[in-house]
This record gives sequence, structure tokens and C-alpha cells, in this order.
Amino acid sequence: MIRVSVVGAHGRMGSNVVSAVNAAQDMELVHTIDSGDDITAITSGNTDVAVEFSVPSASLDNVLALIRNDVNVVVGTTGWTEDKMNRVREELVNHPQLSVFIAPNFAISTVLAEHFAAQAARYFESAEIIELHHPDKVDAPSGTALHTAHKISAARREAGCAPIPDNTQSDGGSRGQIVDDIHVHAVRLRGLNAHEEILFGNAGEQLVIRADSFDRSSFMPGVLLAVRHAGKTPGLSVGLDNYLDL
Ligand SMILES: NC(=O)C1=CN([C@@H]2O[C@H](COP(=O)(O)OP(=O)(O)OC[C@H]3O[C@@H](n4cnc5c(N)ncnc54)[C@H](OP(=O)(O)O)[C@@H]3O)[C@@H](O)[C@H]2O)C=CC1
Ligand SMILES: O=C(O)C1=N[C@H](C(=O)O)C[C@H](O)C1
Repeated sequence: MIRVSVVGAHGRMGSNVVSAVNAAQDMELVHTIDSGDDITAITSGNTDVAVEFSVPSASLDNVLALIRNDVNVVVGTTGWTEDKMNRVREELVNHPQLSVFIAPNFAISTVLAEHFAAQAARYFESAEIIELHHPDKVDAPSGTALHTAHKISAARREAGCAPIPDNTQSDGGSRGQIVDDIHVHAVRLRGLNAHEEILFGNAGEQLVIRADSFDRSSFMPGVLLAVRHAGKTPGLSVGLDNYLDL
């Protein structure tokens, strides 16, 4: 049995993870932790893998505390910068057997959309991203959109693409945030869950790649897959595509 603890367990994602772990034949739920609880209760003595879905401002400290207690971590929380990931890498030097896995998105539809977008990126003059989410989300743009923008940009750089054309002369904020040269637009609308559209354009043609997570159950197979991989590839890794034969 894989012993699993959940951080952010009462949240929208954490509560789904608790149910998914309870339903998995090969997993046993140990600790459930939220804000105000003592995360150091999660140790290698009681837990093989901690799943962390909290808030961007707390996630790094939670992950560092779990590493110090020799626990593998699967992270779904957003807000990961290169600086924060470097802190994790530093901490892992003293725990070389551990794995920390961060996934900007655990839904297969979105992981594939991002993969296909990276493949398409070099064939188009223009690329923009629209992400659409429920209005209770605290961060914008989404972690997924940031990750997708970086992947598209990397693919375009590698292919030597020309800069994306844009003759905007004045912008009151309506052109979105520029992330690694890609314009990213965020919509917050009651009724939505998590959605992403990647738009590519050439003269006379357009390709739209769209992924829709209508329900948080869409993230659970990816979370369980990551839990089952935990500890097998020591160090920090990012993205569910690491575990898919793409
Ligand atoms: N990677 C992916 O596939 C997905 C990622 N996400 C991301 O996951 C994160 C959580 O989203 P969501 O579940 O909707 O958010 P919620 O606000 O519903 O849940 C957050 C939970 O974290 C808890 N929490 C807050 N601070 C701490 C802390 N210091 N230590 C431990 N727990 C804490 C909260 O507890 P309390 O209420 O007591 O403060 C709450 O239970 C977000 O960053 C979101 O973007 C979401 C969906 C999919
Ligand atoms: O907050 C959410 O809901 C989601 N957050 C993640 C993100 O910011 O990319 C993943 C998914 O889009 C749902």
C-alpha cells in the first residue's frame, strides 16, 4: 500500500484527492492537513507521498517542510517560479533519494493540448492563449497558461521563428499579459471550471487547440499516476508529460 497524506485537504482539489485516494485499491490515506495544522506531523515514518494542493503563497514552505521530513511530494499548487524551484533543488541535495513532482495541470486533455501546441507553434506566425476559469481562483493567469506560453515560446525560439506580428499602438490592458513573448488572456466566469484555448494564426487560416476540464474529477487520474511514480525518479520534475509516452 502507498501511504498518502494530503495537504490542503479541505480545499476544492484536496477534497477530491482525499476521495480518489480512499477509492484507490493500492493507497491508504494517512494525514489530512490544512492551514493552521502542523505539517511536520507528516513524516517518512507514516507517509510515502504527500499530495500538496494549497495556495501559491504557502506551497514552497510546505514542500520544503515535507522534504526535510523525507517525504516524496506531488504538487498541484500554482505559483512556481524558477527561484522557488531552485530552493527545492537546493533542499533536495540533502535528500537525494526523494522526488518532488510539480504538475501545472493533471488533466490529460490539457497536457495533450499543451503538447500539441508546442508541436504546432513553429508553423504559425501568430500565437495567443486564452485561459478561462471559475471566479474563485486566486491567481491569474493560470499556472497552466504560463507553462503553455513558455513551451510555445521555447519551440518558436528553437525553430528560429520571427517575432509575432502586432501593430497595437495603444493598449489599456486589453492585450493581456505578455508571458515569454506570448499574449495570455484570463477570463473568470461563474459556471466555468478550468479551460484553455491556444490560438495559432497564419494569413487566411487559424488553428485553435482547446481543452476543457468540466469537473475536478478530470485531474484525479493524473494525480494518482504521479503518486504511483513518486520516488521512482529522484529530484525535481515538472509536468505530467514526463509520465506519458508522448
Ligand atoms: N495542477 C492541477 O491540475 C490543478 C491545480 N490547481 C491549483 O491547486 C491550488 C488549490 O486550488 P483549489 O483546491 O481550487 O483551492 P482551495 O482554495 O479550494 O483550497 C486550498 C486549500 O489549501 C488550504 N491551505 C491554505 N493555506 C495552507 C497552508 N499554509 N498549509 C496547508 N494548507 C493550506 C486551504 O485551507 P483553509 O481553507 O483552511 O485556508 C484550502 O483547504 C491552486 O493553486 C490551483 O490553481 C487546481 C486545480 C488543478
Ligand atoms: O485553480 C484552478 O482551478 C486551476 N488551477 C490550475 C492552473 O492555474 O493552471 C490548473 C487548472 O487550470 C485549474
